[in-house]
Amino acid sequence: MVIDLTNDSDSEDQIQSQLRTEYATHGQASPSFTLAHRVVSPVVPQKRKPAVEQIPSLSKPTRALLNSVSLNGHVPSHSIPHRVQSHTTTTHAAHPDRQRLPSTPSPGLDPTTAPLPTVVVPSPSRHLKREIDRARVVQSTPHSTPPLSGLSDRFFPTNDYEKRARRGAYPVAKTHPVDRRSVPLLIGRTAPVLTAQRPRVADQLLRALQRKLATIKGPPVTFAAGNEHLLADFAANFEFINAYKIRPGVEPLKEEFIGGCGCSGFCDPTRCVCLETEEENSDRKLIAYGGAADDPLVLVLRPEILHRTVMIVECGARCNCEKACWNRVVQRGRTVRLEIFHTGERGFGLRSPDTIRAGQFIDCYLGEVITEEKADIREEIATAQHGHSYLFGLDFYPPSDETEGIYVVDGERFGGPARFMNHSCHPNCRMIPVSHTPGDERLYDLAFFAVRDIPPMTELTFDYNPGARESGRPTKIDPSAVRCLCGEKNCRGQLWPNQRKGTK
Ligand SMILES: C[S@@+](CC[C@H](N)C(=O)[O-])C[C@H]1O[C@@H](n2cnc3c(N)ncnc32)[C@H](O)[C@@H]1O
Repeated sequence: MVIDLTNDSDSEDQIQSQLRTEYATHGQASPSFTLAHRVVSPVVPQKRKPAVEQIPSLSKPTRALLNSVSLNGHVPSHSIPHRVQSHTTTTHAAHPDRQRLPSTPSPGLDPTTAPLPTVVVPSPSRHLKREIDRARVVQSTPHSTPPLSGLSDRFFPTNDYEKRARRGAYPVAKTHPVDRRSVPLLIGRTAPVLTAQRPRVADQLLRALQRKLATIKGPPVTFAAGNEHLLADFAANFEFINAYKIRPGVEPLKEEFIGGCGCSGFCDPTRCVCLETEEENSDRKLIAYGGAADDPLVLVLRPEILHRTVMIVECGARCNCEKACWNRVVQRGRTVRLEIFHTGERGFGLRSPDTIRAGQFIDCYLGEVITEEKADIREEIATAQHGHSYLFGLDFYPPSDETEGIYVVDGERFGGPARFMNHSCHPNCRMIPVSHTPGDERLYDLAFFAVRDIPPMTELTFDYNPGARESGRPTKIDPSAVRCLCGEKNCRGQLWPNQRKGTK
């Protein structure tokens, strides 16, 4: 008898009716058959089960299939795991009669002697085939193979290559055993790494300052030897500049409004329109510079100008005269060397290793140019923080518009060496306003000139409040003002009443 489960021959009804006919022939009530495997399971010998259960990894459907295929051994060998097959063979050996049975016997009346129905099992689905194959792989794995851990060299041979590559890339140094008893213990000596040439902080700051000093244009500006330890605060918070830093709110006059002379070559003092007149209703031009007595090539401020409150107007970018014109002195820059040194109670000061002639230009006061409004805020902060003031008002001309205010130069964070000049009630320098942008009354240079010959290494000073001296009246001491420590006989006792230097 053939039970075809493959669906590719007779239908279920046909098979069932065929079976019924055959059972009827043998005079036995026909059992009811369906195509499901479990229908034939009642006749599956129980002893065959364990053979299937030896493969724990198999899923239910696979086991069901194996159960069914072990019924009579008529399952294609390729679809059965080896172990199952061999077991099946053993089973057949236990029932030699069955081996002799034709492949399609009819069921007998006696279940022990009657031939069992042959079941044609349908081809397993792709999923089942995969599971069977997997079971075969597990079975065929030799027993010596370590349990699968997910890191098998068999499936990931790169592991070995990687190990070898790593060994090549990072070769392990050959170790030489050290007899530690033979290593002398040197107490008191530091390891070389700790004594390596690492510059001290003070030296590093000095170098930082020297780098900054080197950025200043003109003859060298140095820092006095021996004062290095005082540099820490200073070098960290200050930058040297070579021109004003114009800040928001400050507007230099537009170029088209700036005047200039039409002189060719060197300016003619009688004609040059840049020169101011000596007095208001006079035609006499104010000639600011002349040759020094000992060297006519060195241009110095003429003595009559030195003690007057005037604005010097130099020829500028819009002038036709040559760059070497005698009326261009301040704009050509500093010609003397300078040195910053520590004065003691008055902080840092400025001096020159050169002899400076009376009337000789020294340097300009530089800094950030800010509005008066901002200067007021900065002044309050500076007074609260350290009491030093680096504000210098550009107030030579009163503002044309009251709301406009003046511009102020702040030399605290950015400045030139002149920012270190201290106050003296008997100064050797004077600040004179100098413009080379005729027409711009709000923005000009704050230029320092020597008022007498100054020997080398003498501190350079100027009067922070020249108006007080010129008025001739004794100064009313303001208890909140900074005390003057200039030590001169005519000392007024205070620097200025309102903390801010002015142009006049
Ligand atoms: C423009 S700074 C001069 C440089 C300053 N000594 C420094 O170390 O940066 C002005 C400040 O120097 C100090 N100073 C200048 N001349 C002084 C004097 N004659 N007496 C006392 N302090 C003075 C004041 O603190 C003043 O606010």
